[in-house]
Amino acid sequence: MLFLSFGGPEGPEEVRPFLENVTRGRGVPPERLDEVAEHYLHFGGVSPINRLNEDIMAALRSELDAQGRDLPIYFGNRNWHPMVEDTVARMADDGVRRALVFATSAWGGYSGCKQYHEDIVRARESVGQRAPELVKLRQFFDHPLFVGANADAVRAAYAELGERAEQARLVLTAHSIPLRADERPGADGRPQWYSRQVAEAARLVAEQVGAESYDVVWQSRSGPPQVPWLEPDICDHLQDLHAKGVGSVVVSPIGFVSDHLEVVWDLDNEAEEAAAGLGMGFARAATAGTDPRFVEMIVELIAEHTDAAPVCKLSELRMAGSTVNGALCAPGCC
Ligand SMILES: CC1=C(CCC(=O)O)c2cc3nc(cc4[nH]c(cc5[nH]c(cc1n2)c(C)c5CCC(=O)O)c(CCC(=O)O)c4C)C(CCC(=O)O)=C3C
Ligand SMILES: [Fe+2]
Repeated sequence: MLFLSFGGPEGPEEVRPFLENVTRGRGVPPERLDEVAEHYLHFGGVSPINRLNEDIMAALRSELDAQGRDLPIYFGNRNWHPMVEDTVARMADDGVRRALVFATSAWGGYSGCKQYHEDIVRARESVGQRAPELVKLRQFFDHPLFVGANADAVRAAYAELGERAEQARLVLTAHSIPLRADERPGADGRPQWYSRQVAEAARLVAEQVGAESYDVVWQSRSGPPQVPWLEPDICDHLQDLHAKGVGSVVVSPIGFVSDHLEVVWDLDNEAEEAAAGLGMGFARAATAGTDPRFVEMIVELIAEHTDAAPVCKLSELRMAGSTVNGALCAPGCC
């Protein structure tokens, strides 16, 4: 299988070239890039994403071994080394003819789905005739193991708040995207594929933890300020909650599969600081990537293809994201 992810810098000198790869042709203003470069430099220019992916792959390796599945795992990224083009070339050298692709995003839409299809197409084109067939696994935002892992993490975060847990508000957050990117009509003729999936995952998590009410908010927006993105932003929302008398929050980064920079900086630093400034209690729930159920989920997604295992999903939203050789998905997905 090919484990396909976003990529991240491994040192200060890699931050700029990495950001240039991410934002090429995307119209992100230079001031925003300076700001994000700063965030990476707070961590010595090393993104947490690579080690997290290595950890997930190591856990996946042992689980596959335990099940007697002789499935080699290759690692490639969209934006930084190991680049997916190089990885797919190596797969071809090794004689791989066909591979399943696990992309580290739960979601449909451009960034979470279509761009991974584009990565697959680009990598195959760069390898040429010898390129293996690449079959992408589906979106998993409503997989019971993904939802279950996030729900348990929310429970643990409530426990962390101690006596402040009683009145704590549950706030689930995902990466903002431009409204226009979210507004393509879906297969059912209704728009907002990405934000509806996020809303659905949030609803399922809230239901499992027994939260009667909760909020879905957005974070880490970029792009020029005059372009509308999904709102409210989490920090604005904390102010709002404070104004309404909410004393503490549990923040669940449902939009991210592991503790990416957006989680360890934008939440653990900026949002936590905003909460502290307002005198609010703040507990951030863990991401799914650290939970053994997340690895189990990947194995189940694989088994859907290798063993015709049943498709486990908790929502009625249609399933998409799985195509061959980077073909586009369901209409409206991406
Ligand atoms: C929906 C979504 C996900 C979740 C789905 C998924 O996981 O795929 C996601 C994940 C991630 N985004 C990441 C990093 C960045 N995203 C950026 C920019 C952007 N993201 C966008 C959307 C998303 N992004 C968008 C619409 C832009 C604007 C530019 C454009 O239209 O494409 C920029 C440029 C600077 C900035 O503008 O912030 C960076 C550096 C990292 C790695 C972090 C690490 O190193 O740990 C990860 C996992
Ligand atoms: Fe898609």
